[in-house]
Amino acid sequence: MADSAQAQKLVYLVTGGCGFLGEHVVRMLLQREPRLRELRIFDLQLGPWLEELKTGPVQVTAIQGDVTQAHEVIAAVAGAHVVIHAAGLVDVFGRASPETIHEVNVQGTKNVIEACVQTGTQFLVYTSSMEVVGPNVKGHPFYRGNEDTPYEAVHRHPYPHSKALAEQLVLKANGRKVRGGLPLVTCALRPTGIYGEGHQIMRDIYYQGLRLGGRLFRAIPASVEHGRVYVGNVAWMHVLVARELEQRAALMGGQVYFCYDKSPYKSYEDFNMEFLGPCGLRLVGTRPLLPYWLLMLLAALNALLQWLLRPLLLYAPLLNPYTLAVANTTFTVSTNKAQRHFGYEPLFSWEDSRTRTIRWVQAMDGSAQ
Ligand SMILES: NC(=O)c1ccc[n+]([C@@H]2O[C@H](COP(=O)([O-])OP(=O)(O)OC[C@H]3O[C@@H](n4cnc5c(N)ncnc54)[C@H](O)[C@@H]3O)[C@@H](O)[C@H]2O)c1
Ligand SMILES: C[C@@H](CO)CCC[C@@H](C)[C@H]1CC[C@H]2[C@@H]3[C@H](O)C=C4C[C@@H](O)CC[C@]4(C)[C@H]3CC[C@]12C
Repeated sequence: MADSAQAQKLVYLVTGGCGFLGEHVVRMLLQREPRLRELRIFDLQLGPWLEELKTGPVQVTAIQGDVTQAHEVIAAVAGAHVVIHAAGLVDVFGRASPETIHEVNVQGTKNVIEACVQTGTQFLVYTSSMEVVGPNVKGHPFYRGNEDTPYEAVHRHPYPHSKALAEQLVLKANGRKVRGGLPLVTCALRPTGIYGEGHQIMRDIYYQGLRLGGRLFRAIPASVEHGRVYVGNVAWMHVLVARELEQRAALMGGQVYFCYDKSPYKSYEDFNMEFLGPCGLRLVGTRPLLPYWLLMLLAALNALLQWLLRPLLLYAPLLNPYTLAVANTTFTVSTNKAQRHFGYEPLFSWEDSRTRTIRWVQAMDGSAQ
């Protein structure tokens, strides 16, 4: 696929191409995949920024569509060489119903797989999540583990449950014959908590800090490590995997890869301060200001309020029993599988990732809180 006869011949489809990660994948493909002829961007909601991409040498096709609608997915996939399936309903705050999360993340992924099989698309990259592994409901730490580290993955929350089911479907589909008789080659990328330009939760926490007079209050012990990875490096991994999947099908087909880079191991809150600190926020306390049992009580109260208020309004604060458990359980990865299998090295150093993220936070309108 890499020889010059193939120059500018390839058609890629990115589902969820207008989301936080999807936009970075789209821009990275346009910058770093010279063999691209057409880039299709499929999303429920199309971003206005797509317009500026349409003037370049690659044909950019924006498709407004829903992954739960099989016929829309088939139409978008037909004729594509590679599908990067990043669309998903990312909800750990109780905004969407468990049924909707399942429909988008599981049925949507089934539709993408079946569309590849029916139309003859041979290469499928799935954006999975660290959450398919853990943290589990028992709060077991996963300390700098890799893809082979034994861990009891038990999910009760609809989001990780749906991501785990979808990942299994994708991996099981590896080797299925697609239209024309060739085998489908699939693999799954598992980012830890992604950060960088466009990260909505970082934006929310920044505005929360501004509302609190430039302060955030430590809730989680500094010793709890939470895995984070820069969005540009996650996008780069997607581009590389997509590129290498044909040449290294036997090695990479049916495999999972954690997404990693040189971001430091820190607690969720301390890590955020790497960016929010230079933007004027301060994290108050060297230890959690509230005892853990009280935080759990508050989280449970939030869950109760969400349930009580549901007929009237959507109450979905950051703190709930699930987010507290995730933030309070060590989950970090240390692996070089992506480097060994397809030569991945992070494109952005930690210093670059940090600077880019700080610039993005600084550019936010402080009055928009
Ligand atoms: N943000 C993280 O920290 C993180 C970490 C690990 C994995 N992931 C995974 O990465 C992927 C992208 O996440 P993100 O953080 O960019 O989220 P996001 O919400 O910003 O992007 C998801 C995109 O999918 C689209 N989408 C949702 N439902 C759709 C549907 N029915 N049909 C078509 N498009 C639909 C949305 O409109 C959105 O543009 C997801 O699959 C998520 O599970 C995210
Ligand atoms: C207890 C609060 C005090 O400051 C902090 C709450 C923070 C939580 C809202 C976030 C802590 C960890 C985050 C998750 C993690 O980074 C990985 C994820 C995987 C991905 O697939 C989806 C997003 C997320 C679940 C992410 C969501 C927000 C946190 C729970």
